[in-house]
Amino acid sequence: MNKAIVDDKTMKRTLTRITYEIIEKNKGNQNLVLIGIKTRGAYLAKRIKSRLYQLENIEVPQFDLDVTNYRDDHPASKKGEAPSFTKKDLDGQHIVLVDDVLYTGRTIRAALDAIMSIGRPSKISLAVLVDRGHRELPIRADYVGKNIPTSHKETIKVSMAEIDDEDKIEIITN
Ligand SMILES: O=P(O)(O)OC[C@H]1O[C@H](OP(=O)(O)OP(=O)(O)O)[C@H](O)[C@@H]1O
Ligand SMILES: O=c1cc[nH]c(=O)[nH]1
Repeated sequence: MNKAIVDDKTMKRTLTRITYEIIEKNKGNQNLVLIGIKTRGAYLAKRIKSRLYQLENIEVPQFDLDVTNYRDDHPASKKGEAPSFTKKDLDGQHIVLVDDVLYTGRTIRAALDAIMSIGRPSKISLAVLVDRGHRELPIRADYVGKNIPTSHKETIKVSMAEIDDEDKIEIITN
């Protein structure tokens, strides 16, 4: 059973709020770099980048990250993309990692591994559209769109207009 819990308008408002929180918490916005985790985190990071520009004229670099090769459960047969950023893109920068759903935290651990294996940021923060709980690692988000308590049996499905034709968040009950 699919239950829509966030529609396109609410998702837009939520992203705008996250963007304002990033602006508020980073007065001057010095050295900010957005890194969006593929797949949907990359589109979210692109949207936050354009909102930062629309709202406050702030221009920040933004990269996509495929964490496949850094996962603790990575099958040898599956080849992910190499990161597009280099050491100079990261050193001394404040990285804001962006993802759609935070669940066990293993994707974020893999992203931290990818980043730290390439450079040395001064700080790494985390922005997620949905925190559904059930962490298996000591990881928490600095910017949360929606806290949606779930059971293990449920799945959060985020749809984004860029690849799914519309913006929405659903809970799928298996
Ligand atoms: O906290 P975790 O337990 O790691 O789960 C969260 C991750 O799971 C989903 O990615 P998925 O692996 O389904 O890939 P996708 O984004 O390409 O759909 C989601 O986009 C997060 O990246
Ligand atoms: O419910 C979940 C868990 C992990 N990743 C998702 O996209 N949804």
